[in-house]
Amino acid sequence: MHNAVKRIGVLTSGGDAPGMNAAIRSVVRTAMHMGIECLGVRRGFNGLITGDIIPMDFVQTSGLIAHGGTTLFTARSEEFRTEEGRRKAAATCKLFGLDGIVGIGGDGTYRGLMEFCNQEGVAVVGMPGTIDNDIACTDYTIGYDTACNTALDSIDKLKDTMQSHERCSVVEVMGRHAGHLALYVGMACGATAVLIPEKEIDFERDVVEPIRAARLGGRTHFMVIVAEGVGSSYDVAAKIRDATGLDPRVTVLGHVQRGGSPSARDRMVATYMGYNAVHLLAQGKSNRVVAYKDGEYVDFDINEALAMRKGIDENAYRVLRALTGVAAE
Ligand SMILES: Nc1ncnc2c1ncn2[C@@H]1O[C@H](COP(=O)(O)OP(=O)(O)OP(=O)(O)O)[C@@H](O)[C@H]1O
Ligand SMILES: O=P(O)(O)OC[C@H]1O[C@](O)(CO)[C@@H](O)[C@@H]1O
Ligand SMILES: [Mg+2]
Repeated sequence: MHNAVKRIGVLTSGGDAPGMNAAIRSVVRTAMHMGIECLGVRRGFNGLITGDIIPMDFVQTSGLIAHGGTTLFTARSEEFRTEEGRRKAAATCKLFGLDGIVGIGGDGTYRGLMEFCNQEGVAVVGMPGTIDNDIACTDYTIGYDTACNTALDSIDKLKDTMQSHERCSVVEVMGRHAGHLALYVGMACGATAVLIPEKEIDFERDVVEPIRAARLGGRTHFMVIVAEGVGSSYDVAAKIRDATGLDPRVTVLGHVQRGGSPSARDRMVATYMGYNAVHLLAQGKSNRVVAYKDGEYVDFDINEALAMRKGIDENAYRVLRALTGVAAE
C-alpha cells in the first residue's frame, strides 16, 4: 500500500492525561508497522517551534503503555498561537522532513493543529487526551477513566475520616469548564450533593436540602462534590456553614487526578485511536480528529469537531438528583 506520508511527528499538548503514553506507543508502533518513520516532538507545540525532536522506536516505547504522564513532556505554547510561531514550526517540519503531525491533547490542541494546517499546509490529526472529557465530537477522552478512579479512591478515603468525625466534606475535583468528572465521580461515590458549572445552582435546593434529607435519613456525615469550574470550594463550604451550622472540611484534589498508571480502558482507547490516527495520515487525510462515538471509533473534520457542543449527561444528572433527595421538577 502506498502511504501519503513518509515521516510523521507525534506530540502531546495541554494538560497531561493518563494514557497519553499508551497513545504515543500506539502511534509510533503503528507507523513502524506501516513503514512510516515516527519522531517524537517534545514539549508540545514548543518542540515544533524549537526543533526539540527525538527518534522513537520499538525499544523506546517498550513498557510505556503502563506509565502515567507523557514521556514527550507537554506544554501550553503561547508562541504557537502566533503566525510567526507556526511559521517557525513549519520550518522545523521542513528541516526534519515531517509531512504529518499527530497531536494528542484537548480542544486547544485541536485549534492549534487546525491553525497550523490552514496556515502551513502540514497534515494534522488530533487525538483526544484530557481528563476533562470535554471534547464534543467524542463520547470519551483518554485519561478520563483513570482520573475518575483516582478521584474516587481519594474520596472513599476521605469518607472514612468524615464518618468517624461526623463531618461534612467539600471536595473540589478538576474540570476547568466542565462538570463531567464531578458528576461521574459524585454519582460513583454516593455524594450528598454535586455542583457542576453546566447547571444553574440553587444553593438551598441543591445543597442544603440534600444535606437535610440525608440527616433526616439518619446520616451524620456528608460529601459535597464541587467541579472546579463552579468556583471556590471554600466559598461553598462557608455557605454550608452559614446555612446548616456544620463545620465542613475542604479538599482540593488537584493534579493528583492527572497522574497514575492508566486504567485498562484508557490504555485500550489510546491504542485504538493511535492506530486510527496513523492510518488517516497514511491515507492522505488531514485536519481530522479521531473519536469514539456511539460505540464506534470514527473521525471528524477538526472544524466540525470544534463547532460541536457537549452537554452534560442529562440522564446521569436526573438519576443523581433522584438519589440525593432533590425534589422532582
Ligand atoms: N487558537 C489557537 N491557535 C493556535 N494554537 C492554539 C490555539 N488554541 C490553543 N493552541 C495551542 O494549543 C495548546 C494547548 O491548548 P490548551 O492549553 O487550551 O489545552 P488543551 O489542549 O485544551 O488541553 P486541556 O484543556 O485538557 O489542558 C496551547 O497552549 C496553544 O499552544
Ligand atoms: O495543569 P494546569 O495548567 O494547572 O491546568 C489545570 C487544568 O487542566 C485540566 O486538568 C485539564 O484541562 C483542567 O481540569 C484543569 O483546570
Ligand atoms: Mg481544553
